[in-house]
Amino acid sequence: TKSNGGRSGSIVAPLVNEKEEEEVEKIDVNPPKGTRDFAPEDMRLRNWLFNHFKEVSRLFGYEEVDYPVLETEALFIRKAGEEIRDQLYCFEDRGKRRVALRPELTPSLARLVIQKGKSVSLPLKWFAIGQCWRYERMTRGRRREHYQWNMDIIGVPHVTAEAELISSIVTFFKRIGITSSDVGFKVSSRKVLQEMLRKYGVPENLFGRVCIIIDKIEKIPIDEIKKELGSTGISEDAIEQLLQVLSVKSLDDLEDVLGGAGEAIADLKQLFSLAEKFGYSEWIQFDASVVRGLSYYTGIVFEGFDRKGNLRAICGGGRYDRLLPTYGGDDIPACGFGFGDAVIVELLKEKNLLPELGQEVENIVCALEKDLQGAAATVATALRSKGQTVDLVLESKPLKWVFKRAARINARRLILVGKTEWEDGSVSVKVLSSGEQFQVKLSDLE
Ligand SMILES: CC(=O)Nc1cnc2ccccc2c1
Repeated sequence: TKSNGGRSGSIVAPLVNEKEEEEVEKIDVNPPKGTRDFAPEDMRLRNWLFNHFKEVSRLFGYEEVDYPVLETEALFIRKAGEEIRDQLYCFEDRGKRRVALRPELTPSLARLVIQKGKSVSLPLKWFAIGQCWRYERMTRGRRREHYQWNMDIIGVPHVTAEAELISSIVTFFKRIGITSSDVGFKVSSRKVLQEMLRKYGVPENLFGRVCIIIDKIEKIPIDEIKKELGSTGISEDAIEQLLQVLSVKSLDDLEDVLGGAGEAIADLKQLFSLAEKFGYSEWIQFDASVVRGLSYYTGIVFEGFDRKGNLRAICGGGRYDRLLPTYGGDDIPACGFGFGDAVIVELLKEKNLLPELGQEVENIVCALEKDLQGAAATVATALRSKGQTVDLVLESKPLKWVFKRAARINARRLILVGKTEWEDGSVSVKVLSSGEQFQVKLSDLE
């Protein structure tokens, strides 16, 4: 049996016997393409980031939820031409069911809210941090998984909900040292497009598709955009007007184009006024070209961007009032955002704001002789029962080795268990920063 040296396919464990033993080829120790391991140092940074996500969510009174990373494929099948659909990590399982690794969390949220039905009282304020997946040709060498922080408000139709969501992201940025000179939020409303499409008699069912095409406005040539819009049946003139309205620079200019009666203007004005009250006005700006790439948004949409313009969107979100009904659920309004774990780390690197996170163990406990190993275990257990973190040296090692390890794990104290001291129930303590050394009764050690 040849275990294949390649990355794909299963590593077949060869039959082990004398002769073949030495023929075992080394397995590929890298994780699958587009995925990452989190070794301790990486895991410390991830936990630091996620703890801020969780702290902010708690501060805003949100409850944590989670869903399976595996969902039925149908949950994500939307016919609006989204990139997330083209890259769905889907397959047929052994029960011949079409399933998919979730590319986002919002459809799962909608599913759970519908499942809970009348047993939950609105509004719901939920948050989740979950791994999301995409399968794209590795030609682009991009990652196939990332972790997303989501916060969602279900059951509130007013823009006060969107205003609070943006406030929670601003709170997060402030906690990690990002200011409004580093990042901002581009804010718009899809009702602008909706009102324009209605003005030109474009059928409502094209709304999602038109938004997805327009979301590509900075990614593909404008002629391509016009061609794709044309293929939906929208007239040349309507397309010109649409693109025109997406380039207005202010709410006042927008009002001139749309008139003051529409909901888009009213929502945006109210949002900017609420921003004042939440104290984050300098973080947000109206930008009519923001549509976001998910077809289910129906109202306010926003995205966090780095003002230097080097990075992709940091986060994004908006109102999705029609999502639950598309799954057969009640007509419940909702809004939320997704915040990925990749771009933010690039931004922190750029701003030199990455925290230095070393391992932190208070004590390293070591027996000075083999037959004191048990005593060392007793000392470690006594300290741990008092909430002290302890690295117990588990085999007899030269003191030089112990000091080296103490330094590597940033231990504050070295606790040595020696024969004479132990006979009267004492241990010797060495404070590694000062070098101070003293004997102490185990019962007095804290
Ligand atoms: C910068 C980055 O890692 N983006 C990323 C990585 N993996 C994903 C997986 C699913 C959906 C979106 C994804 C986005």
